Amino acid sequence: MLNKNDSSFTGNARSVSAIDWLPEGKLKLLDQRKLPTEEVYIELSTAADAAAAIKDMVVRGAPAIGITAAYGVVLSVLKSGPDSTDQVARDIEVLAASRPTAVNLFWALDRMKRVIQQHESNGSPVEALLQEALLQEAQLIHEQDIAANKKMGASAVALMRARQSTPIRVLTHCNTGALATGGYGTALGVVRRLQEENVLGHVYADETRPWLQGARLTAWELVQEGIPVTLNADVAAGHLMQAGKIDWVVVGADRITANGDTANKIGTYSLAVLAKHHGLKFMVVAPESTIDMQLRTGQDIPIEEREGDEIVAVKGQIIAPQGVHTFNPVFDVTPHDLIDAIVTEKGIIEYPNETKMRALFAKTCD
Ligand SMILES: CSC[C@@H](O)[C@@H](O)C(=O)COP(=O)(O)O
Repeated sequence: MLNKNDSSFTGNARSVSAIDWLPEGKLKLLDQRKLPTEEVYIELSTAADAAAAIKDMVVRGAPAIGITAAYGVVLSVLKSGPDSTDQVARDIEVLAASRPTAVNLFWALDRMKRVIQQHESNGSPVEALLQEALLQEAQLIHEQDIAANKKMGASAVALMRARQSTPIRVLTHCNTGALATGGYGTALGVVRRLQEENVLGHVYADETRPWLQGARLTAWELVQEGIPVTLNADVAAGHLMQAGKIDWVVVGADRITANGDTANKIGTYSLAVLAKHHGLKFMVVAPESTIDMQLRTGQDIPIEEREGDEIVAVKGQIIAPQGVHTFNPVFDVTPHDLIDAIVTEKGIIEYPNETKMRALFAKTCD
């Protein structure tokens, strides 16, 4: 366990780094379960540790899960040593089973598997070369995610400015910032960019029951960065819209299917319906690693259900009677016709549908 003095915070803005590869061959993660009250870092040495960290939500957010899994494969090869193909394959399966909804996990593991296959088909016997190639790939996945976020932030803000006068007021949901990605953020990257361009009217953050990603993480990131943020209970979103305080709802995504349907944190669908009712714009911001052209519609997306204790207790405090039944789906699907724009680093799709998705993302779904 480390403390914040030897952490990766840099400068006054304390640009947060939730995932770091250490030169001694370990993975350092900021334990997001402890925020905002404690800044605790953990160091991982095995792929099983990385899988557990994803499952237990030490690290969460679709791109961050993918990046962690990629480093998990590096840990597997470092730990297993030469002639370890079977063990690495088993570790990759364990990593793939850690969480079901964010497709970035499977996308990142596929990239890592391709490096292994390439190494094998070259007939290269030198294990060190594989380790090096895998580490390079994981670091590339990490760097590309940050670059994608910055590009999406710029093009999303350009779209917003083309559609309305400034300042621009945003409601966001869950945590989509540096903690959920390689750095900078998807939807929260747009908020950062609005602030950089000095056109951010205000940002409201849904608390995001039951895990409270909005209250604990989004509010924390924005406070760290000095961006004024107002936290609201999820159930206040409709009232905020009705009161004319929101221009755009901006969210991230865990999986976007070939027709533009979008799985994101539970509550996102309700926001999209509310936004439509109030004539507000609804934007999804996600890198290409979140696009799943293999699935035709959102009905095909596996929706994770987590334990009911996330609902019946808040920070260990029981808030419901013993014996109550619970239902805890942690994602929902927003149909594409409720979405005004999907912003990716490859381009923007306004009023998404399957034809437009296929035109931008050439892969087909079978
Ligand atoms: C850039 S993050 C986009 C999504 O991953 C985010 O909105 C979200 O739903 C995260 O869910 P979580 O359960 O915290 O992993």
